[in-house]
Amino acid sequence: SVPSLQINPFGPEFLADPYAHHDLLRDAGPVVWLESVQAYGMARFAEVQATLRDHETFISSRGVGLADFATEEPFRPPSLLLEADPPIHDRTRGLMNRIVSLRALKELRPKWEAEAGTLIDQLVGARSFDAVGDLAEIFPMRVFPDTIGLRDDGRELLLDYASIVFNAFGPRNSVFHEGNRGKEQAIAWVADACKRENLKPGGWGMAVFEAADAGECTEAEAERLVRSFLSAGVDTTVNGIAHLVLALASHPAQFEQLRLKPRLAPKAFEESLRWDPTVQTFFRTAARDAEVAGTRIPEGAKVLLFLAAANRDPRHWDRPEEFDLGRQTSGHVGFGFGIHQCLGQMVARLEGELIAAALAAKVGSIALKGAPVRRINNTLHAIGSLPVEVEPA
Ligand code: HEM
Ligand SMILES: CC(C)Cc1ccc(C(=O)O)cc1
Repeated sequence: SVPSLQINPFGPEFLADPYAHHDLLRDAGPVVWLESVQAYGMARFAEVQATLRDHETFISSRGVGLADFATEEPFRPPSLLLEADPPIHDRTRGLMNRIVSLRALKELRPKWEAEAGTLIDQLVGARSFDAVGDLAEIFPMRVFPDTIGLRDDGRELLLDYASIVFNAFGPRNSVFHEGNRGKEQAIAWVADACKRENLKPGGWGMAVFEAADAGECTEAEAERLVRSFLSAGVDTTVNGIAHLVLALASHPAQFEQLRLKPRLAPKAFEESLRWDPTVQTFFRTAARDAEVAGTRIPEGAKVLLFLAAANRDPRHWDRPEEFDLGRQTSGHVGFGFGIHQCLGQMVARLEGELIAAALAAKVGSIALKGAPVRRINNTLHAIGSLPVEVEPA
């Protein structure tokens, strides 16, 4: 029978230090029963990847959080990407892939590179700073909202909205309720910001409405697709960059490697995502009775996928605990896997690479000035503040 665990993956002690609990989850078996959330759990690389690959058995349209949309009202109208299955997902993802194209990223690179350089120059001048408030929360906000063509007012509400969205994938626990307190305005602001009349010409948001004009989706679908950009496009990169800096500051020898070989900048971001994924977990729902690694999973069951545990599974990686810029990172599940693999992965990679490259070129050494202060969230591994000190190159 399936091993039953008492561990609560959305409890305060787990969320404060998930890595302390991953061995237990992985070693208990390929599939475990999580009593606390009444869901199956998979923490080994093989099963996580296989479940994400089998999108017909383990579906997204019943929600990728704990709530089963077949029996519960979603907390917001479901995403037409994240919470959609084929054939709808084929159409919406195809439309968005044409907007978030490599050509579009290529055109953005010089401007984003200049922004990264200016910001890191300022921070080197300051010597000591908070890598979250002065860097990780600043750079994405300087480049991404303008790329979407977002209205100028209220952009500071984007992070509030994202923390609501990411908490909502978990149970309605105190993290969810505390995290939502006083953020109602953010939900209203985002709904408004997605309207055609509030989007600037030339941005990715307006491009979605132009796809609607071309008959690729309805106006209503376009509004919701733009919402996807705002839900997933900022808080993820903010914490991806924060964890990149934490990894580099915690591993001086690796930072030295990066400075000696600046072409390792993309790898630095990728390995930081493998080693400490910003998105730690999310769910799938069994669309029919299934069997994984000899365990029966009944139709309607929720399956919690531990991406971070899979990315450090010794059955798949050697020296998984090590942050190593020399390693082959391909195949890590920090951006998911399969048809829902991150739409914005190239956006995130560009942002991460540019910050890593600017640090490599302008910073001689970087050191933690104090312990990172965690920002607890049901889904994201987030940092509230990260005091660092740098020496110029
Ligand atoms: C470090 C940064 C990021 C990380 C770690 C990340 C992680 C992920 C993961 C794990 C998934 C898969 C979810 C699933 O399979 O259910 C995903 C999907 C998605 N991401 Fe990202 N993401 C990041 C940045 C971005 C950015 C910048 C954007 C916006 C441009 C974005 C937009 C999306 C969308 C729309 C989906 C749903 C795709 C689909 O269902 O087809 N993400 N992301
Ligand atoms: C890791 C994912 C759960 C991040 C995410 C959130 C929201 C959306 C959306 O489409 O609203 C897409 C992706």
